[in-house]
Amino acid sequence: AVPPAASHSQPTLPTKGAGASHSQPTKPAAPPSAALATAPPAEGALLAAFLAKADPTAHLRFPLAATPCAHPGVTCSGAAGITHLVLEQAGLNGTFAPDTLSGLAGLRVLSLKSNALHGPVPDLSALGNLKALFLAGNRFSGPFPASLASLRRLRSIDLSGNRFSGALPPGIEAAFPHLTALRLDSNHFNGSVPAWNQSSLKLLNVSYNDFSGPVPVTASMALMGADAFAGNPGLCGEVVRRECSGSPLVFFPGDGSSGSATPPAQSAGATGVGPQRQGLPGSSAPRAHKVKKKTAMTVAIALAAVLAVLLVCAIVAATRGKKRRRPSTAAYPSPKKSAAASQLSREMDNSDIGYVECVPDEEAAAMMMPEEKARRLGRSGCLTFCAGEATSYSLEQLMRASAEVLGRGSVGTTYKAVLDGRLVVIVKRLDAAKIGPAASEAETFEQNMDVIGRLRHPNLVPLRSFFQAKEERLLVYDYQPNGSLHSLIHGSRSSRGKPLHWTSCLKIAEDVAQGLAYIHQASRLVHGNIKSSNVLLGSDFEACLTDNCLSFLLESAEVKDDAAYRAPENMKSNRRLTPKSDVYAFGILLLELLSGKAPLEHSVLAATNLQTYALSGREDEGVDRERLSMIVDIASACVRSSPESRPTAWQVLKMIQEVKEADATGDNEDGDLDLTSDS
Ligand SMILES: Nc1ncnc2c1ncn2[C@@H]1O[C@H](COP(=O)(O)OP(=O)(O)OP(=O)(O)O)[C@@H](O)[C@H]1O
Repeated sequence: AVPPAASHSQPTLPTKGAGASHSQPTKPAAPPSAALATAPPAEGALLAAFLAKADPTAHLRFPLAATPCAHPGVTCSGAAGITHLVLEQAGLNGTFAPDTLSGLAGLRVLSLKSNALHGPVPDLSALGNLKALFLAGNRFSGPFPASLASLRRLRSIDLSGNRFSGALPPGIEAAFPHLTALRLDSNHFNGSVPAWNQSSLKLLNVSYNDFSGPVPVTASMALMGADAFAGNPGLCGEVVRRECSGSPLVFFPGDGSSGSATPPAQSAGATGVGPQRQGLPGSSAPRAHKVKKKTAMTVAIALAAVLAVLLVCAIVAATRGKKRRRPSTAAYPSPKKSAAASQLSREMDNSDIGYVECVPDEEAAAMMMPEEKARRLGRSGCLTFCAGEATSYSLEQLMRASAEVLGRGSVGTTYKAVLDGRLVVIVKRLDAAKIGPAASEAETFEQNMDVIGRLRHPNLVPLRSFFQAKEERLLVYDYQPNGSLHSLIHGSRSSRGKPLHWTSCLKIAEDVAQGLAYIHQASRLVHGNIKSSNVLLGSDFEACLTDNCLSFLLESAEVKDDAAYRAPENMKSNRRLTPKSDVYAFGILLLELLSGKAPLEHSVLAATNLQTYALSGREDEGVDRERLSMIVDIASACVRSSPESRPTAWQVLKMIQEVKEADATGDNEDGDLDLTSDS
C-alpha cells in the first residue's frame, strides 16, 4: 500500500514524560533538576557508540562520554542513569547499531522520531523498563522488531512512517498488557491484524499497510473506527464495513448440509446463500453420490500420495531402528476412574499413535508431496501447528505427557496433558465411530482443521495443533484454568448454583458475543455447539468459546442432552446449521446466565414470560432493573422462532455493549435498544 502524503499530518504520539515537542529538536526530556543527575560513565560511552553510527556526520556534536546528562534530550535520574533519550528531528541519518542503547537499562522513554535512520531496529530486549518507544518518521526497514515482545512495560509504541514489512509476530497481541497507544501506520506490514483487546488501548492505527483478512472483533478495536484500518485494501469485516467475501473453506465438495441429510440445493435455498459460503457442513449421506468425479480423482491422488509417504516414512523409521511403542490392549479408560494422571499414550489406548509412522524423513516427504505440505509435516513430526505458529512440542512429547481424562463429549474424549512437566494442554481425541466418514477423510479433515486453526481471538480457545494418521485424530488446545461457565452457573452437585453477579453476566455475555461475531465474520463459519459447557474461563476469567466449528465432524446432527440450545429450524428438519442457529443458542445461553437456571427448551419458550423467568431469582442490589430487562430483551430477540428475524451476532454484540456502556455511565436516557431484525 502506498501511504498517502498526508498520513504524517496525523498527530503523532506525544513523547509522554519527555516534555519534548515534535518541532523542538532534541529538547531536554525532563525538568531541569533531573539534568543534575549523572549517568554511569559506561552509559556515556554507549550513547557515543550509538551516535557514531546514527550520526555519522557528527551533526549533533554531543560531549557525550563525560557528561551525557547535560545534553539536551537526555534525562538522567539518580541510580537509574539515563531514563529518557529524546533525539527528535536531530538529523540522524545513519543506522541504529546493536549493543548500544540496549545497554541503557534504566531507559523509560526512547524517541528517535523524525530522523532519517535506516536499516533494521536491533535487539532491544534488555530495555526492561522501557515504557514508550517512538521511532516514527524514519526509514527503518525489516520485520517488526520481535525483541519488543519481551518488553512487558511498553505502553506506547509508534513505528509509523517507516519501511517495516512482513507479518507481525504471532502472539504479539498479548505481549503488551498495558498498551495504550500503538501506531504501525504507513509501513509495509502484511498478514492479518492481531486481535488486540487491552482495555487500556486508546489509540491504534494500522492504516496504510498491506494487512488483509478480517479485522478482529474486540471491544478495544471496535472503538477505533474505520480510519485506523484505512489503506489496507485486503481488510474486511464489520469494523471496516467491507464484507469478507469468499470462504476459505473447502469442505465436502458439493455438500451444503451441516450434520444433515437435507439435499444441498434445499439447504442453500432455505437461506439464500450458496453452500460454500456458509457453515461447516457435515454429511450423513453417502459421499459417492455427492463428490464430483474430478474431486474424487484429486482426493484419490492425494490419498495415494499420503499412503506413499506413510510407506516411505515407515521404511525410513524401520531402517533407523526406531522402536515402535507396543499397542496397549486396555479398554477405554472410564472418566471417573482415570483421575490419576498416566501417560497420554497409555490413556489413549491406541496403537496407531504409537507407530509414529509419520515421523517423516523430510526429503522423502518432499519427493511425494507438495512442498508446503511436506514442510509442515516435516516440521513437527506430523503434528501440524496452526496459524503459522512455531512448533513448540513434538508428537512424541505429547505421547509421553502425563494425562487425565476430563470427559467424553460429542466427538470424542478430552484429556488434560502435561508435557515435560510444564506445558499443560488439552487433547481432544476424536472418536472414529462418532465422526462422519466424509469429515474423517484425510484431505478434508486437514483442510478444515487448517481453517479452524486460523481462528485467533481473545474469546476463543485456540486450536494450536492437530494430528491425523489412519483412524487416529487429535486436536490440541490451550488449557483454560478456570473451568466452564456451566460449572460456574450451576455449581457442582453438592453446591447449588445461583445466578452470577450482574457485572459478571454482562462481561461474560460481551466476551462470548465477541468470540461468536468473530467466528461469523472471520471466515463465515458457524460455531455449531454454543452451550455453557463450551464456554471456558481463561486465566483472567475472560470467557472463551471452545469446540469452535467442530459440528462438521458429527456423523448426524443429533445432539442428545443439549437439545435446548438447538434452534427450532434444526430440531426436526435437519436443516443445516447457520449463523442464526448460533444466535439462537446464544439467546438460550444468555437466559441461562441471567436466570441461573437450566437452559430453556424451545417447546416451553413461547409460553414463558422471559422477563419473569430470567429475573425472578436474581437478588441484585443497586442494579438498575431496566438494564437487566434490556439484556432479557436481547435474549428474546435471539430466540425468535424465525431465523430471519433474529439479530446477527454483530448486532447482538453492539446491543450488549450499549447496555454495558449505559451501565458504566449510569445513563438512563438511552435505554431503548433497536431490536428490529434489520437494525
Ligand atoms: N481447553 C480446555 N481447558 C480446560 N478444560 C477443558 C478444555 N476443553 C474442554 N475442557 C473440559 O473438558 C471436559 C470435557 O469436554 P468435552 O468437550 O469433551 O465435552 P463437552 O463439552 O461436555 O461436550 P461437547 O463435545 O458436546 O462439547 C469439560 O468439562 C470441559 O470443561
